[in-house]
Amino acid sequence: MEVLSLKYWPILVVGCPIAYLVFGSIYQLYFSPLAKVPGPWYTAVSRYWLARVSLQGRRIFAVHDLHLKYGPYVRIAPNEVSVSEIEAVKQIHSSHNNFSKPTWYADVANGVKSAFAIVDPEDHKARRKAYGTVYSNTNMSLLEPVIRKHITVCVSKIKRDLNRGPVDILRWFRFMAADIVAELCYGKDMDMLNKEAVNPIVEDLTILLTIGGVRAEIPGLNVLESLISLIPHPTVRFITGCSKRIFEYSDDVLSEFQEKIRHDRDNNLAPFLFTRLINNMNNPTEKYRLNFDEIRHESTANLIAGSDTISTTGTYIIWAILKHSDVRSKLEDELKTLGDDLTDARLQQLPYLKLVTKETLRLYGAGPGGMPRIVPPGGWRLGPYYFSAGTGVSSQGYTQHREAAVFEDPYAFKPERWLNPTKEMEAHMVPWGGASRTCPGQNLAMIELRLIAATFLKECPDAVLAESCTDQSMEFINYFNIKPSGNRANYQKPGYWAGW
Ligand code: HEM
Repeated sequence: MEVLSLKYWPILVVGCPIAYLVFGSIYQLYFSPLAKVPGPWYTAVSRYWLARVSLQGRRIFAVHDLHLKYGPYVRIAPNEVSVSEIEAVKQIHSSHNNFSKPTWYADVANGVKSAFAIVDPEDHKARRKAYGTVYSNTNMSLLEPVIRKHITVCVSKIKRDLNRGPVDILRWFRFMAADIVAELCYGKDMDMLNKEAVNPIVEDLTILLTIGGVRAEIPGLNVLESLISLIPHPTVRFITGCSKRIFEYSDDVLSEFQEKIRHDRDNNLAPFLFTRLINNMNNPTEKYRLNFDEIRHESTANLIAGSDTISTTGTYIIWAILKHSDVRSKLEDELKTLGDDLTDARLQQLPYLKLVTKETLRLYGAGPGGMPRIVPPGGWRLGPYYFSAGTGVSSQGYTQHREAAVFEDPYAFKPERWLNPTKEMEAHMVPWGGASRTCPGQNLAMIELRLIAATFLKECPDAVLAESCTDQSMEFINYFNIKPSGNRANYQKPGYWAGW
């Protein structure tokens, strides 16, 4: 018996996917557990919209617009809801509630297996316990000389170049931030400020993260990647070899540093972020010790997490100060009270600098993105909705920091708003992420931001925005972190004329 005559095959081949799409869409729109959550129809039926805006670098803005239209709960994909109601956001990120990160983070991290990419909440807690006091303020103040050394060199080079014409401070801050965090993690900087050029390993990290970012949005891309990697072309080999080069590099520098620590009986070495972790590696009494491989992954992750974040927010703090002449002159007056003593301990005491940094983090913190999480087993009620286990829930700092009911004139840069902040304002500030996975590098970041602002204003008192540094070029785009869409931030001396 001919069960299916050949003439029916084309109907089946075309009809089955169409039926799947039609019935799948009807299910998502009317019967799915998320059907009651508001949002446009196209986000309910497919993940395409979210992937598209993410790959275009517009995710935070597109999701923000949906919140403005639909309210604090918006369905942004068939199985993902963006939440902006503060009580719900707190529950999602509480250390007690075990919302896990999705594997999306591991895809983004693209093989760098650090605290950032660990999905399971218990495994993550153990990893963060191993960090111990590594990032404490006390430890950070020991690292200040290393941080200050690079910031001083960076600003002196900017000052030198300002005599020649417009200077792109984003480029210089990228060199500086990578040099600082590399020296703190590996005991050896990236030699970028000295060579005034990007280190090939930093280029490799950019490639690695770009591939990871695309892979995280396009399921199944890894199959295509495996096929492409078989093509014997030098460019393909170069691109597919980047993670090997990164890991070989971290292996070498960390082994070198481990040796130096072993022979440093008189404690002559500059302090290092992970000295404690290296010393604990073979300590049987240390419950949460990490092995060499784990430290290697953490160092690489910190190099990534502590580079572009600082260069971006550092660039924006200078931009915001120079754009607002009243802010600039108040800050300059305040800094004058310190004379030449720009140590971080003194800078921490400056009230106006504190307001400026906080307002910069509200508008230009480098990580205002979605921070997706997964509802734990048993499901969870958030506001008016019950979400079953496995549902994706995300919350973006970009929206919380611009909540019009909380922040008056939310898009304006007004440091004075932090003079008497309300409880709601404080509760909405999440520049370092949510409680359970909060940024461990925040103390380090704060020292860097304070020193960048103070050193720049002191050394480059006549710097102004160049004509090419416009509101439009400084609008940011968002690929996990943010950066200026013009990919530069030019400054110059007043009256500089580029000629005809
Ligand atoms: C202005 C600078 C910085 C900002 C605005 C920032 C912001 C953030 C945010 C929002 C998160 C949470 C991401 C999420 O849950 O999806 C995060 C996590 C993280 N940050 Fe930062 N960060 C900055 C600088 C740094 C620095 C300097 C380091 C280290 C040297 C660092 C290391 C990390 C790590 C390792 C994580 C992952 C934490 C975990 O999941 O346990 N960050 N950061």
